[in-house]
Amino acid sequence: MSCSHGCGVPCTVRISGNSQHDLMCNVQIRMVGPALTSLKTFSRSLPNPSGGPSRGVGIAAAAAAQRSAHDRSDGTLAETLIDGVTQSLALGLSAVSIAADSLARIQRVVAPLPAGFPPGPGSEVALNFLRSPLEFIDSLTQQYGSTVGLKLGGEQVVLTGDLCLSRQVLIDQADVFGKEGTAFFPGSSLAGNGLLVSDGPIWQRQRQLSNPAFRQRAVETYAKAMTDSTEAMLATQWQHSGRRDVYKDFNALTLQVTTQALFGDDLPAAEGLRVTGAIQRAFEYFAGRAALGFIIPEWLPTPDNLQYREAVQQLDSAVYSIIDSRSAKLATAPATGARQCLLDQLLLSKDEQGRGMNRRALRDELMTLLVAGQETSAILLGWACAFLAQHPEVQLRAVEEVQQVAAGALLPADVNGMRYLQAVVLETLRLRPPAYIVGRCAQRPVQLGAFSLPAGTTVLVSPWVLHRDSSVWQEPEAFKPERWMPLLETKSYMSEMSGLGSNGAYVPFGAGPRNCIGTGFAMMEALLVLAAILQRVQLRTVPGEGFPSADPRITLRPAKVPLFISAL
Ligand code: HEM
Repeated sequence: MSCSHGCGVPCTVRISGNSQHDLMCNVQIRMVGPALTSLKTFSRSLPNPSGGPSRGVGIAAAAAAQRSAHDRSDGTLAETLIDGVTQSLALGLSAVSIAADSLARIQRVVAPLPAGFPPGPGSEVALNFLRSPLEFIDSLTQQYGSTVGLKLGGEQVVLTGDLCLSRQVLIDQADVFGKEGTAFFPGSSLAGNGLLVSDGPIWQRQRQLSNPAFRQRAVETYAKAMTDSTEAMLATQWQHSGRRDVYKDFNALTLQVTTQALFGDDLPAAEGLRVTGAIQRAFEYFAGRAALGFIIPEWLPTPDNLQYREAVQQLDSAVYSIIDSRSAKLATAPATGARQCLLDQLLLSKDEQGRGMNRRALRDELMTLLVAGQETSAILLGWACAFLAQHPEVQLRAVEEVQQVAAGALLPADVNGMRYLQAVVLETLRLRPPAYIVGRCAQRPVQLGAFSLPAGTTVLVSPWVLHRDSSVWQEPEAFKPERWMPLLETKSYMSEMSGLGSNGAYVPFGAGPRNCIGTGFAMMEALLVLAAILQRVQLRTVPGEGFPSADPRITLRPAKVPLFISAL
């Protein structure tokens, strides 16, 4: 017997004429409904959170506290006072909003998918998704096509790898498909309200102020951090032949590159160690949360959360002291050209009114750049080396090219002459896009192609699916850097990063206004690091080890990349 209330749950047990289900529905509609509405209204009246495991309601109060301090404060004392008061309020408010969140979630889990939604499995599929995201995405698209309607963790979700619909979401209607309200968002006190999660005018201003730090000229000044750190790795850990998990090494390397590019190389050694130590601890925790799909709110005082909070506090104190000493230094002796680190660029950037970022905004952006730029780059390097080792003929051709272009120390301009290596990187990003899904939320009811989506629908655009579309890619599963060569004969590799690429199905760095601000940085880093490695080292597969398996969480990381390295 099916429900007459439209909640979609089959009724089985009858109690004196009424089914138990009728009873539950009545309780839900008569009592929970109004309570839910008022709690939801209350939650909505709070400033919108910067993200969270569900629609973010669970951490609304904490994030609201954070944001109100962020928006209003200019100085340390004001920030501290506002933080203190708002954080105490936050704990109380969070309990209320998490209750609202749970009720809303239960209601959404039992509700059917809206009419007009794309076809897909009708029941909740969060477990299948968490267990094996790539296989699950593949099986869904095989069964239902490139656009699928889902119920995921109680959220109404559309997954798409359709060329036109992806373009609509990321570019043509970027104003309708915003970040605000997106489900499964890795919001965290670590990255605060930085570029990755903020929206609307705050995002717009921060992006405008951050753009100069990522122009090509600026990126070239960070190249020294990339080549120096790689040299150091080659001269120490990679000095001797042997088997290594190169993915582990690349995580340390990209952390070194990012901190050095952000803060400059005159950071006192002790300060540098303090920062990297705190980042590593915070990142470990962050990865643990990601593995659980961010279901445990960050503000709950679990042992993990308390340790994490301590790591973030240590990181904050180190970063604030770097910000202060760097701005004092800039005031007396302005750094120029190659001496400027990314923090200098951010400190010097001003809006039309001549105002820059306040300390909190600076801190949030620096942390966001660490979060967004470190792991993704390590993932790209890990997969690229795995492909190079698996395809010795590709590696040989890349080595010959690198030796031809630069026999000695590498300069940023050298990468322009390494077209085959560029093709290797583009092909790696196609087959193993570190960001394999990117999320948006419909800010109002909207027509997505033939489908009608209610406001609040989360849309997950999948580079993983787009990059394997057999209508645009020949032999989509094959690693073939050659496929890129005709394009690279006439265009720069960066041209592939505009729009959805030249064939409309290539988005490793996203697309539209919210595309990756660090694209040029990441490409320069990958090319310089790989070129330096290929100048000196041969990469081989380890007998008995297959191609590295993926361990997809928020990003498409390899579980490990064991390779045999030996001097050329
Ligand atoms: C291989 C390396 C990288 C990949 C694959 C990658 C991928 C992406 C993607 C797909 C997005 C868009 C997300 C969305 O649409 O929701 C993004 C955004 C972003 N990335 Fe990257 N990224 C990489 C490296 C970096 C680096 C090195 C930095 C900084 C140093 C960085 C900073 C950011 C920031 C701040 C955003 C948010 C931009 C905004 O919304 O305005 N990324 N990245």
